[in-house]
Amino acid sequence: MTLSNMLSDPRLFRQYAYVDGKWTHADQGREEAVVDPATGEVLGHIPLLEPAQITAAVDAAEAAFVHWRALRADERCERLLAWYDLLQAHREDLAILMTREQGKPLPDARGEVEYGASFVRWFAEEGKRTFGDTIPSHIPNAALGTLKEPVGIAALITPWNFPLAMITRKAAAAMAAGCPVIVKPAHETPFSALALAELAERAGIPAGVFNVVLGEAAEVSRILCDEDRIKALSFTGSTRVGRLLLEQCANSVKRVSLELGGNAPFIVGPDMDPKEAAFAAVAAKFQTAGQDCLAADRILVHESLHDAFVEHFANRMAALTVGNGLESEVDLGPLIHRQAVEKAAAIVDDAVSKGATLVAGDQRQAPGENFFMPTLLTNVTHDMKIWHEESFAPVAGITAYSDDDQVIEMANDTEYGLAAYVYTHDIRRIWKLLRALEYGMVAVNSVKMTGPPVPFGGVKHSGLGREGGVTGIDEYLETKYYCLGALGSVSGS
Ligand SMILES: NC(=O)c1ccc[n+]([C@@H]2O[C@H](COP(=O)([O-])OP(=O)(O)OC[C@H]3O[C@@H](n4cnc5c(N)ncnc54)[C@H](O)[C@@H]3O)[C@@H](O)[C@H]2O)c1
Ligand SMILES: N[C@@H](CC=O)C(=O)O
Repeated sequence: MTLSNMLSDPRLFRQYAYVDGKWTHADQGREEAVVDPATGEVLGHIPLLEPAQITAAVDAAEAAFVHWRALRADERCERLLAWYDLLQAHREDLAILMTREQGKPLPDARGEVEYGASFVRWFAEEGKRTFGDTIPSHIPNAALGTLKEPVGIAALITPWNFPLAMITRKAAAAMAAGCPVIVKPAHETPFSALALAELAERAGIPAGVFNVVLGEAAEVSRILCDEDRIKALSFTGSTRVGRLLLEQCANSVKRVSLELGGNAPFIVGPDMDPKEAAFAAVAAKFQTAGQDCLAADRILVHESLHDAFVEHFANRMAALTVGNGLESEVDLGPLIHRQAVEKAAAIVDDAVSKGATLVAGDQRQAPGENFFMPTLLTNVTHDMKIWHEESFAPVAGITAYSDDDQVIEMANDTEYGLAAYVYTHDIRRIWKLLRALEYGMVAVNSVKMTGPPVPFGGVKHSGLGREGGVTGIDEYLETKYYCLGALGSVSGS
């Protein structure tokens, strides 16, 4: 069935860019097909804008900034809440769009719409709390303080694995702060971004405040990074591309926020029930078919319960259903494209060639060319690719350890530092690991860790800055210090 026929509101399916409140074709007619990763069916086409059209988006955002920043915070809040209400009202259509372009199972897509919308509501409210400070003055007869002001136009470059929430977590923060945004979504998943634009327009977000540009990724990103009028760049994606963009932003000296790759350790203490821990590890590994920056990539299990853990993990994994995300009962959809499948296979081959044991994972069962069957490797060691690279696939690697110091060293043995999981009920061990793990986020006895109130982000090569929470809006604010001098006698100054 065509995508628009599946939607109760077909106008949410847009095959244009969205610039200055207008649906925009490519000037030179260049376009690209967007494919359903589960079936290979072409869902639609998107325009590849010319460089001048990207610059036109900056012109539009520049013009919009004047009025958007001048609104009161509560006026911006109302428009963002209207956007939130529309996201909720259209959540089923948004979930269908997402499952078709990204592949994740429909219940997960519904969850992401809910998750993405929650950032809009959160930042709508946070925009009213961008307080400055009063500073006790060291200068006679002066009043000192700070104001928070919007940084200016923000460029937002986002990945395909969470096509809606990775946009709203940035855009809502920027817009609440008074900044117009130019979104460059991943070319694999543009339709969620364009549906967001359609709903932003209906919510009364003025033209030029929320723009979606599409084009050749390296070319568009280069223009956005070089552009002096863009004051902030927020990127979510791979560490490789993040590094490139950081370099490209050097000339224009912009504010750069980076949410990059993860390679999460999942540590199971000796006191744990192996079944409980194994079920949690399966949940932490296989969401979005392993294509999640929080995926439990290196599962480190105390040697005393290793064998029992592996058995429970393998049984739980065997119960996962792989298939088209539109079908009910499917747990894992396809990978995003064929190259991702090839990368997963190469990671498994590399591990096996270096001594890992392939416990389960028969690719002959895959229901289509973009699917990868859940795979379990044991005896994983640090010379293997699976140890150091994000597999971004449903490949789980288990390693036994003998004591806390060893597991800390193993867990930190990576360039990444996004998230870590710890399963133990021993409070001393919890505290020791919590402090020693070089990660931006540590979840203890919980697979779920994210949400609007949370400062999401990593250390080391996993990124710069934090999104969400009470500090997420700061990425889009400048602090202006003021000194009001010669006031006469100011008591208490
Ligand atoms: N830390 C987080 O919050 C978080 C969240 C989601 C995904 N991720 C990471 O994202 C990665 C997966 O996403 P991906 O494959 O879309 O990442 P990616 O880096 O390939 O692409 C991300 C974005 O950058 C663009 N891009 C790609 N190549 C480019 C280039 N040469 N120059 C400029 N722009 C370019 C893409 O079109 C896309 O919009 C994983 O590493 C994952 O861990 C991190
Ligand atoms: N699951 C993450 C996205 C990473 O890929 C999130 O919650 O932000």
